Amino acid sequence: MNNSEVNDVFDWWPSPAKINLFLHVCGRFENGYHDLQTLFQILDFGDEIGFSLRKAGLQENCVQILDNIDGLDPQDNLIVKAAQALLPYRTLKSHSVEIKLNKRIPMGGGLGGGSSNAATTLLALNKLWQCECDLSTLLAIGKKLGADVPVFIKGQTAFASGIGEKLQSHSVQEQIYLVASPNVHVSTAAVFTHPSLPRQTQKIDFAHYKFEQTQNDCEKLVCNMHPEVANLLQWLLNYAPSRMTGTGASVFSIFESVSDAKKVLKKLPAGTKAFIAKGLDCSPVLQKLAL
Ligand SMILES: C[C@@](CO)(OP(=O)(O)O)[C@H](O)COP(=O)(O)OP(=O)(O)OC[C@H]1O[C@@H](n2ccc(N)nc2=O)[C@H](O)[C@@H]1O
Ligand SMILES: Nc1ncnc2c1ncn2[C@@H]1O[C@H](COP(=O)(O)OP(=O)(O)O)[C@@H](O)[C@H]1O
Repeated sequence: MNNSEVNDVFDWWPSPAKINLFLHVCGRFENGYHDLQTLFQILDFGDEIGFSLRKAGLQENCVQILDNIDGLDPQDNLIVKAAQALLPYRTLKSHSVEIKLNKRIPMGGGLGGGSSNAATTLLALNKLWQCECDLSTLLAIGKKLGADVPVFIKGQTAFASGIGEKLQSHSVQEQIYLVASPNVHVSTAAVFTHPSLPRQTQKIDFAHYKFEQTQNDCEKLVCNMHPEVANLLQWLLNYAPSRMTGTGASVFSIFESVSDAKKVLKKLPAGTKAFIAKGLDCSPVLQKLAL
């Protein structure tokens, strides 16, 4: 291999986590997907994804992930799926890509890690491969990869409706979140197909949103299915307003300061995975794109 044709430097991009400050299930569409209302809060905590373009040494049109996730076929990794979806749009036709992943977001925890990884991949490779896809094209590609991908592509804390793709940016008062993940995996599909899921919450007017007047409609069902989630949530409620995010299993508590959050973090039952994060109005990916 000719060394001059290889760029060994990885360009590292952030891939933030999110929480759902509330999640209302307001109905069901004919395709089985649910009509939701939610507030996606982007966090300053997340994964990092490194991209290295290759002119030689890899098969043309090749997308290779070097740090795959244990137990996940690389072809099922949303990073690989997102990169492959962008291949036809490259203007740098001969370039393949190697990808590294520094995974920090707990998986399957309602923190949007997979969707965020897909969105970061689309935004980063759109730039690195000089695809020149506009925002609406990226949103259309993203929506096919997952209902949560569009919010990470737009990169703004936002109210969402429909399946989660109709977005309305919203600035949330700066808050600190303690996010804790019980050691259970909740399947999003299992929650949404469960007969006991409430599906008739009245739609709210986003202009009049108040945290205390909302809820997560999946919380009770998931707590019944997984006592670990119920116990952790009950424990956190002793210290601060707390709620489950997405379809679980992670839960969050809201604090005014990092020091208040740290006091509770230290007391968490032994072995509980947790992190502290600040809410952001704007994704760090947009800041990187602006550079
Ligand atoms: C409901 C949320 C709230 O953030 O849950 P979390 O995944 O974050 O826990 C998300 O919108 C999930 O988004 P995402 O995980 O990308 O969903 P997808 O892969 O598109 O769909 C997973 C499964 O959830 C169901 N689903 C998803 C979104 C929706 N509005 N209605 C649904 O019924 C579908 O049955 C689908 O088979
Ligand atoms: N890059 C990725 N990061 C995390 N999960 C991924 C990724 N690619 C595919 N997945 C799959 O998506 C599932 C949901 O992951 P994740 O997005 O972290 O959770 P959630 O949808 O609950 O927020 C995982 O269990 C995994 O099988």
